[in-house]
Amino acid sequence: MSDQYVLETRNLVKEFKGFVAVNDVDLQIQQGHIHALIGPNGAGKTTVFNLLTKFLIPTRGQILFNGEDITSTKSAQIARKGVVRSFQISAVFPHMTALENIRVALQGFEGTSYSFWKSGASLNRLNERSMELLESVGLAEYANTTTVELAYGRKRALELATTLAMEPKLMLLDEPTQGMGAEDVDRVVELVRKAAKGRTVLMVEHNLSVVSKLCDRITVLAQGAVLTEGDYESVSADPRVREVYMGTGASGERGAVAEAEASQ
Ligand SMILES: Nc1ncnc2c1ncn2[C@@H]1O[C@H](COP(=O)(O)OP(=O)(O)OP(=O)(O)O)[C@@H](O)[C@H]1O
Repeated sequence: MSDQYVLETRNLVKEFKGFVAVNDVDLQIQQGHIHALIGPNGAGKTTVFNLLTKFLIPTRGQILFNGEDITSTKSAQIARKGVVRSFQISAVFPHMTALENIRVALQGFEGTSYSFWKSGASLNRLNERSMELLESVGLAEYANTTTVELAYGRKRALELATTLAMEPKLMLLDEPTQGMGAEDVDRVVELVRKAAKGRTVLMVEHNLSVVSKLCDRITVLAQGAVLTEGDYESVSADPRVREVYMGTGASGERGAVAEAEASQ
């Protein structure tokens, strides 16, 4: 039955010196969905992400990608299989141009030797593909701009393009709109929507308005465990979800459900 899911976790547990940060989490991410992982501060979202991308080793449980057990597969290998993480862990070099950054990402992905890339034809192919990727995130006119000079939202768009260079099947987005003003948030929502076509996306996102606009399905974590799961409508109407958000006392999240609703 697991074949219908791109990603699945079974009884996933992570303990830190006896503290249970992730408690028996069963996730099921359906092919083609944009799936959000939400929950108040300390709920275990980042830890789950780190388990999925092999930054952390689970204490117990299983992770399956397209039905294959990848619990013990290393980070670089799962990237090759198409599980790629973007955002937060910045993959861009500040003193390279946008185009150079994409080229480096493509070269890393192709893993081809320097001598191959030296040949004129392959360099042209690399440049063409780099420009396509820049265009896909609306950065074509910034190809020769040094990354450090790009506005914050554009840097994030560039990060997304370096992720797309790896041809992900499942994209893991860690707070794609973190630290952004409203205008950049809208731009990133559109970028993610576009980038998600033909792929599956799992995202951690604090901005529930973004979640409501983008996501097909939402898993709510609280105290390391799955509290509930469903579409935005059902999850936001669940009194237990309101309770955990209201109860956090975190200024960024207090009343977040209500705020997201107000912005609809
Ligand atoms: N390396 C670690 N050692 C010990 N405890 C940890 C470690 N990493 C996370 N924790 C604890 O695990 C719990 C879950 O943390 P996690 O960062 O996964 O939550 P989160 O939902 O991502 O929160 P936030 O929204 O604040 O980023 C927290 O109580 C945190 O203190």
